Amino acid sequence: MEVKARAPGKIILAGEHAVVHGSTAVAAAIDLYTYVTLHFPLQSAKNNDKLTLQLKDISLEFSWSLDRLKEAIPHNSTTLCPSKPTSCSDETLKSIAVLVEEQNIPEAKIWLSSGISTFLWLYTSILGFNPATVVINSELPYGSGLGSSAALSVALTAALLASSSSDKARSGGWLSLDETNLELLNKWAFEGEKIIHGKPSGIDNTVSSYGNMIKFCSGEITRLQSNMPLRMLITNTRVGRNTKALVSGVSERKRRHPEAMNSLFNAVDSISKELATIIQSKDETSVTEKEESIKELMEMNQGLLQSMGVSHSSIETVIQTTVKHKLTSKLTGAGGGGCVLTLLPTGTVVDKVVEELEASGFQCFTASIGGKGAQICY
Ligand SMILES: Nc1ncnc2c1ncn2[C@@H]1O[C@H](COP(=O)(O)OP(=O)(O)OP(=O)(O)O)[C@@H](O)[C@H]1O
Ligand SMILES: C[C@@](O)(CCO)CC(=O)[O-]
Ligand SMILES: [Mg+2]
Repeated sequence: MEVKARAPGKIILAGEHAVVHGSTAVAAAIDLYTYVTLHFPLQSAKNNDKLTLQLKDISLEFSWSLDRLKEAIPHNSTTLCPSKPTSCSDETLKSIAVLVEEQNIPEAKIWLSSGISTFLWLYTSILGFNPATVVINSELPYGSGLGSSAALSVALTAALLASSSSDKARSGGWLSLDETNLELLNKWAFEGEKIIHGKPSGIDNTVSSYGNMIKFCSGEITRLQSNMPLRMLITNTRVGRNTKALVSGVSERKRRHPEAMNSLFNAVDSISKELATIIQSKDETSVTEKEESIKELMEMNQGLLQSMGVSHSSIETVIQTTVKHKLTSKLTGAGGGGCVLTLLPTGTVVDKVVEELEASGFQCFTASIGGKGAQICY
């Protein structure tokens, strides 16, 4: 039997980091996906005593005997409960870390460890100790601000829940999930994100699960209906960074300067709310005026992110390059490198700015904004 799922990456239009501290943020799905396929062996097959993970796009494979998994991961064979998301305890996470270490991941790819821990936790919590080969393929750059970690958790959970469900109408095409299943998927995926991010707000797994565009504040989700064209250039600085470290850096700064940081978070909250209002507005304001307001809000948000300590010289270079072309940019996701968004007002020709950015070693692309969320295929 085979089950497939896919989940999109995302951009954060406003509010990253502040959203971890209770501010509003606005995010949208993009049309770059992480795909997960589960293959279950026949009882008679020779590999029916193993769990194998293949990361296709980076040509790596990891494998564990089911006996080794059962021995290492604390479990109670009678209480597997896919419909009740639970958190991974510190004790279980330590045991899983040992299982990951035993795989001798190449030093240059050691950043995969947290993703593989998430994989083991979600798999064994939802499907128990059953044999399978899990194939993962991602179109998203890893650790670049486009939500690769959330897309992994969401796509994997969607495939696992789909395979544990009794209701498998074979269709051959991509199917979206109903509200109840989306909510369950999102809760499990959040538990997966916690292993990778430490203290996630939940916005990344939520937008990857639900798709489209959302306003998010302390777990409250408002789906947004955009009433204007919104085009963004995405520039990958190719500077690697890690969301967990950046999020904890902001918390440290908040601990040192609580009042100042809370003022920054309040300002971000206002920016995100105003942005959401503009995007949804059906009033007479022209698209050009709306684009001007969005530009200003992005500029202010970037300034506040810089004050939180999450910008980077590569991000500043992208901003200065795009300013020369009268375009406005801000970092997206956790910052510290990674990807930068540049608003492309109606009629913008991007060739010259892309040429200049790519000449500096950056990678540019446009992605369609606000597409589908998680989907499954039998
Ligand atoms: N397809 C995948 N397979 C295995 N691990 C993955 C995969 N995608 C992401 N990861 C894990 O997620 C980590 C990157 O997550 P991180 O949150 O730092 O960046 P991001 O999600 O791409 O950006 P942001 O959180 O800013 O949107 C990787 O180091 C890896 O451990
Ligand atoms: C930096 C952050 O705000 C967004 C990462 O895409 C972290 C989070 O919200 O979990
Ligand atoms: Mg992430």
